[in-house]
Amino acid sequence: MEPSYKRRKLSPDRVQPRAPSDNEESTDFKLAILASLHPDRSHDVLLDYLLAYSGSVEKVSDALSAPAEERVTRKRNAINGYQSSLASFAATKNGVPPVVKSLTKKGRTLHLFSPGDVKNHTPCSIIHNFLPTEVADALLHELLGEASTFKREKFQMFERAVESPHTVRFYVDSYSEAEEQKAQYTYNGGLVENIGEKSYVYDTISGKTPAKLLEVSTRVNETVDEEAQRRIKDFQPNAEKLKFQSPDEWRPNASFVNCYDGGNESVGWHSDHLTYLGPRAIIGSLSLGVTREFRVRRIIPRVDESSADAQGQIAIHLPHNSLLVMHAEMQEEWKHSIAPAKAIDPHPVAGNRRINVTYRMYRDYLHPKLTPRCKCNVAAVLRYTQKRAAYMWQCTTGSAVGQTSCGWFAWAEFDVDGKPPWAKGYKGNANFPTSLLNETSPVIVTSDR
Ligand SMILES: O=C(O)CCC(=O)C(=O)O
Ligand SMILES: [Fe+2]
Repeated sequence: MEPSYKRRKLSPDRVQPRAPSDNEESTDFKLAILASLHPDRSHDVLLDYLLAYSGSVEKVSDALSAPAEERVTRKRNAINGYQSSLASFAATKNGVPPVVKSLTKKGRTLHLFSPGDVKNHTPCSIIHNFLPTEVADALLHELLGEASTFKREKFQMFERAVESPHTVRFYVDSYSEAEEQKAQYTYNGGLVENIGEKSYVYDTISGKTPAKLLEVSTRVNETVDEEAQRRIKDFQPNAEKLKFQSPDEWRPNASFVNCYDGGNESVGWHSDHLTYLGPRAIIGSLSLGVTREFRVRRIIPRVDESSADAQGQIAIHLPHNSLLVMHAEMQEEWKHSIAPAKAIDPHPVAGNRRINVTYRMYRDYLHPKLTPRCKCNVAAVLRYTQKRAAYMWQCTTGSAVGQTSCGWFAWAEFDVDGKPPWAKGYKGNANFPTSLLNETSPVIVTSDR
């Protein structure tokens, strides 16, 4: 049975607000757009230009496309990455989580190589030499064979259609699910989401998970489960999972496979979509082929534009056959990217290419046939606003090529385990919507079930 959504007016004379994420996301959004258009420029250079041109993406883009002598040049300290051993900084003592110090400074990149440093200073853990060598090589061969079917994602930026600076394909674990994804997860030939998060055109890129990718998913499953439990035990107060994090076992059933062909190919700053994963999602990310830098940085609610990069970035080096686990803190509180590389070491099998698989768990209760629809009658996307520490459903179509957004949004209700009201086993949320009632939302979505 389809759920129905009651819209409740809280006050007749309240004015319809704008979606609250617009302001706080704006610099990230602009940087993501610029990173896609100018993948050869570092984040810091783009930020510098953005400040110099008072936040105008179009002016920055025009300036960066102009011959060198016409560009605005601004003095800034040299930005060099540096390598450290951080073993002395943080350690878990008697189950008390370590105080993670901010080790990076604005404009600096801290390079991390060791698993201990990664787990102590980022919301990730890394396992080197994850698969037996022959399994990793067989998977790499399989995916290099698939890579010719990968596509660049397309999204709308102002009046222009823009392409992502790497190729991707989306896989699901059964034929029926693949068919359903094509039917349900698309909109007019393509569901395209915000560049600040990521954009996916499901009907051109989804397929059934190939044999090796599926086989490896079982190993990833076990390891991610163990790592997730360890993370809670070692890093969460009282060894309790985060609010809204699912207590269920993590079972991957879908994956994005990315191919970066050469050092110029990259992916801009983003958090992964929560729409089908739910709050506090966990992702297993396997790297094969050329070693590249996975950059992470905290999302800092900004007082002014200049603090966008106040804590600098951390670069985690991802060699062939390494598994990175992005834990439950990651998507809501941090952003990640694959930075363009000035130089790469070719891999004996993959040449200049890096293949990355992000294994994900799509939740049945977040299937688009169950989730709220916006005024365009399209399944809304789930977003998180750090400023309000709240989730919301929002119209997605604004970034799709040739479409404009209806601007609709509604606060999203979840129980402590991240289940929405229509999910089986929903425990209720006594605090909702009181924490948001004094805010500007006039519309609350509830379910009949
Ligand atoms: O290539 C990677 O390691 C990251 C890819 C990524 O961020 C994504 O698929 O969302
Ligand atoms: Fe991502």
